[in-house]
Amino acid sequence: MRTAMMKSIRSSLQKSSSSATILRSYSSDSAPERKVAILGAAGGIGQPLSLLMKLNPLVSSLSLYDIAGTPGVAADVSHINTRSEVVGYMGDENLGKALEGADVVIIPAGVPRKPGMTRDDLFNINAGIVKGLCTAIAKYCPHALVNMISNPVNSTVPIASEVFKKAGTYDEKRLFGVTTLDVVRAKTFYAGKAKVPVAGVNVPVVGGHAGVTILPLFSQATPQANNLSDEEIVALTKRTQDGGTEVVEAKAGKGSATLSMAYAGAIFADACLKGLNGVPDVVECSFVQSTVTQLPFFASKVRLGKNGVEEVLGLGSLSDYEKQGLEALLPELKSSIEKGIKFANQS
Ligand SMILES: NC(=O)C1=CN([C@@H]2O[C@H](COP(=O)(O)OP(=O)(O)OC[C@H]3O[C@@H](n4cnc5c(N)ncnc54)[C@H](O)[C@@H]3O)[C@@H](O)[C@H]2O)C=CC1
Ligand SMILES: O=C([O-])CC(=O)C(=O)O
Repeated sequence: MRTAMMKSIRSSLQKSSSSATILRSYSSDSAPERKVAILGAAGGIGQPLSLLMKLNPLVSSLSLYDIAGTPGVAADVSHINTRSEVVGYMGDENLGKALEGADVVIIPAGVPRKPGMTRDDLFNINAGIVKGLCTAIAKYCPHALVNMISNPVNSTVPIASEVFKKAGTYDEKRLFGVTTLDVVRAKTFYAGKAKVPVAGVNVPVVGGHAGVTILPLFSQATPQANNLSDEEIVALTKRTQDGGTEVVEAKAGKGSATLSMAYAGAIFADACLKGLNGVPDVVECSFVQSTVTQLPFFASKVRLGKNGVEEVLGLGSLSDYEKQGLEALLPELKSSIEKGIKFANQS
């Protein structure tokens, strides 16, 4: 009987949705209804991220959008017996439907690096992609929390802010550059060196998301390890800053981090959902509009709440080495932010 009912619902939904692929699963979970849209869902990050968000019980509706390939990804993921309804949307003409009603929009759309490239080398292609997607977000789900993964994050977040300002929808509390992978790496590398169980480790990472702009604060790591020398802290810092390049080189032309990024993206989106649902004391690092430094955007710990950013937390006390790192990163971060703002306003 359930099969017959599912068939009839599926057939009527498919008829009413033209090119959208619609597949549903049902549950009686009582968490609030939350729609999450993933833009770039058929990509290297998008696919495992779609899987992980399908496993998240806080999601009731999962909207998978890409320029190609989403019907297959949506059909595949939708067979998993968890709460959310999965809908795949393909092509520009379906972007509005993919976004309508979204509470959280995650953006891993765009090209990844190849060996020898910097994240900034992706600007020329990804800036336009992000601009187009954010224009649609402003139109179809202006109140959604936006989780920007597409690189260069140090520029794509400022681009998004300018697009939203022009559309009259900008709310600085709702725009996030996803830097969680830097935190994930810092935790892993620190636990390995300090020989402490990784599950209990925390390391704030501040600044931005490219090279020296990534500044892990190992002086604030918990549990505090007294067995690490200054040289080891320098090496850990460098490895965290170069973590993305380590993966790009190991993949040898086949892209950049996808699986660890999907994990990190899922952690950050889950934190956003928990904040929206009123869970107290949800804190993650993110690249947001900020007054922590003189720059308009900066990554630091952020308390998440019902409206997105509830509080941007300060840097706390830094070691001399971290203070130097902070001074050193500001010029590059400033120019990446300005590049994004300029692009959004001239094109
Ligand atoms: N913030 C972070 O920590 C990280 C960011 N990244 C960035 O994430 C981005 C995606 O990386 P991958 O998934 O490995 O790349 P990928 O090439 O495997 O996937 C990108 C997907 O975006 C889609 N796409 C392109 N234009 C689009 C548009 N206008 N609308 C919707 N979808 C569109 C493509 O069809 C493709 O499926 C890259 O810019 C990469 O640098 C990657 C790792 C970590
Ligand atoms: O390195 C890249 O190009 C992708 C990325 O942002 C990361 O892995 O941190």
